[in-house]
Amino acid sequence: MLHIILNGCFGRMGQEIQEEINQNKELTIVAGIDRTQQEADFPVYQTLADVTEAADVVIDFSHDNSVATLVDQCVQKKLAIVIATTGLSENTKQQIDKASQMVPIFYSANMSLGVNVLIEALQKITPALEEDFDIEIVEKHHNQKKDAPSGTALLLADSINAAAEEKKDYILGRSGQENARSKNEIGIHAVRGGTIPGEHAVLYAGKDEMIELKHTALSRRIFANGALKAGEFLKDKKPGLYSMSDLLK
Ligand SMILES: NC(=O)C1=CN([C@@H]2O[C@H](COP(=O)(O)OP(=O)(O)OC[C@H]3O[C@@H](n4cnc5c(N)ncnc54)[C@H](OP(=O)(O)O)[C@@H]3O)[C@@H](O)[C@H]2O)C=CC1
Ligand SMILES: O=C(O)C1=N[C@H](C(=O)O)C[C@H](O)C1
Repeated sequence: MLHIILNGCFGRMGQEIQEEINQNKELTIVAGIDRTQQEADFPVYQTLADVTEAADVVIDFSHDNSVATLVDQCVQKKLAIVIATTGLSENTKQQIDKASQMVPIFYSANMSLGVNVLIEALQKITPALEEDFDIEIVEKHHNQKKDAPSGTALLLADSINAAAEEKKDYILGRSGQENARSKNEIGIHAVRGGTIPGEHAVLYAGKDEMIELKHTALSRRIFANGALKAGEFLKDKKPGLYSMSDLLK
């Protein structure tokens, strides 16, 4: 049985995780954390410091504002943590790196299998295309998403860059009348509307030909499943910073 503390328990992903856990007898939420208090099937607290229940892992889908403190408290309580929140500040990222020397931490901007297989495909094709093709990423999400561009778009760009011989700058959106595209950039474009759970398309545009690879999330369940698998993966792991590539090995 995996005992879980859920941070951001009343958010969209918090609710999705609750639904998934309700269908799995091997998983249980021992406590929730959120900044607003509502009724739930488990005790709810405002910070991890207040939680009295024992747990195997904390799962976090919240906001950058809450992550650095949460990670500190995981170190104090010697708790493993799965962090899925995107839009993290440099300060929070440094905090995560430091804390991962003391507790196991799993971080991924996208918990789906599909996006992580897409990353492998991008890393395979980029070396053959980078000389002659321009690379652009277009991501689409629901109208309530706070961070832009998405964490996944940045992860895809980082993965392309890691495979590319010549490192590329990121251009976040484009406007103006003077500057044509330079060869050495990846354009990243964020679209927001309706209830789109998440779509990421990577375009390689060359002379007279284009290749487009696209991942579409049809629901949030894929992210909930991935985060819960990551929680199980962390059980009994040594301190360290783990990612989807470790889980999929
Ligand atoms: N890695 C992945 O696969 C995925 C990552 N995400 C990421 O997860 C995060 C959450 O997404 P989503 O559930 O849609 O967002 P929501 O805004 O619906 O949920 C976030 C929850 O966290 C709460 N929260 C915000 N700030 C704090 C704080 N300082 N302390 C405690 N709780 C806080 C919010 O409260 P309030 O409502 O009061 O603001 C809300 O209940 C985002 O960063 C998103 O990009 C989402 C899907 C997949
Ligand atoms: O906020 C969301 O909804 C999502 N956020 C993640 C991101 O920023 O990449 C992952 C997924 O696309 C859904």
